[in-house]
Amino acid sequence: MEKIIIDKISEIIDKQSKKTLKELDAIKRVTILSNNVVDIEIEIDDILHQDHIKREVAKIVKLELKYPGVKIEIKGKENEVLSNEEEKNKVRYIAIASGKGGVGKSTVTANLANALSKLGKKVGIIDVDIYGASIPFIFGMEIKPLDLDSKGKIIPARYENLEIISTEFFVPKDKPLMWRAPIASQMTEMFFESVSWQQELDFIIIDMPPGTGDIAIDVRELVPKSEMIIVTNPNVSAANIAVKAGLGSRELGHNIKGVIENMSFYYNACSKEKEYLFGEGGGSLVAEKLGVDLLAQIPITKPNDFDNLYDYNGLQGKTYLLLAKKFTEENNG
Ligand SMILES: Nc1ncnc2c1ncn2[C@@H]1O[C@H](COP(=O)(O)OP(=O)(O)OP(=O)(O)O)[C@@H](O)[C@H]1O
Repeated sequence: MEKIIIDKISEIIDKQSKKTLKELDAIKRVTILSNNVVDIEIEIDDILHQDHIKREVAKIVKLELKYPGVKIEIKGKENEVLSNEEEKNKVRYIAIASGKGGVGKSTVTANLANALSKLGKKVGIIDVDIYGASIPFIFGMEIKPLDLDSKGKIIPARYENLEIISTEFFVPKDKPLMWRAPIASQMTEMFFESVSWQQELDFIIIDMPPGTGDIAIDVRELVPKSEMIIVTNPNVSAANIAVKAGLGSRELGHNIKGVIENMSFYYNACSKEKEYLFGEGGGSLVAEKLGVDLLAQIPITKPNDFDNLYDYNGLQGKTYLLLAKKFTEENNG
């Protein structure tokens, strides 16, 4: 049985040397444990692409060969491995997800990131809503190709103090993106592994695609410690889809932090009444079904004309600031 696993994973190609694990003599141990979990040790010097190798091994063992679990230990140049891991561990990753499109996931991503930045935090945004990337538009940014640093890593675009990476910077203007899943997957991986953040970041906010597809699986593998916020609108049918997305994400191993209800109500300044244009109760329904907190309810208001950011005098802006404060206080212990 071990031989089948060894044969399959031997063909994985190390991205740096362009050689297979077999050619590199990298597979040091493959043992099937009593609970059918596969224990694998790989020795390789390419620290940059270790996560890629781990994912490829996990795909073969779990998805192709259907083993219930896999433990992968990758050994390399010890000190370099440590610094790579240390870098990832310092940042707090928050993925913003939804069941349906159009509920305001990207608006929440941008405004939460902006509020954290206004509180003095160093924040990056990774827009992995590959087919519907909208983060650069929300910030009203000029779309132009991004530069690379001396090591060939991508230098993110900048909006004030925020650093932003999105597929929008990689495709010609007004061209639809029609990539097959493996290309989208490679792009996602590149956004997590090959970006040269220019500041020591406190937070990376990830704009996820709606639902729980391949990219959600990739993100879970790339940043296992990422937290997730589910965005819904108050409409009960949208909320039911958000519950499914939340349960699916949890099944993939994502740690669901809470729910944000967007477009909760419209405040009618004439009648001084709240009008519930999309119904009521969606956010609390999702929070209850997932057993997490309803973190915020964000009213309906037209964002700024120039960009889709809310200013901090209005109710939305204040709500985002409060939410951001909650996150920074958690960081300060
Ligand atoms: N609270 C709000 N009040 C008024 N308009 C809003 C609010 N939140 C978002 N919008 C608007 O709703 C539209 C959809 O928002 P957004 O693009 O953030 O949704 P999304 O969930 O990211 O969609 P997709 O998954 O399709 O990218 C945008 O035009 C945005 O400006």
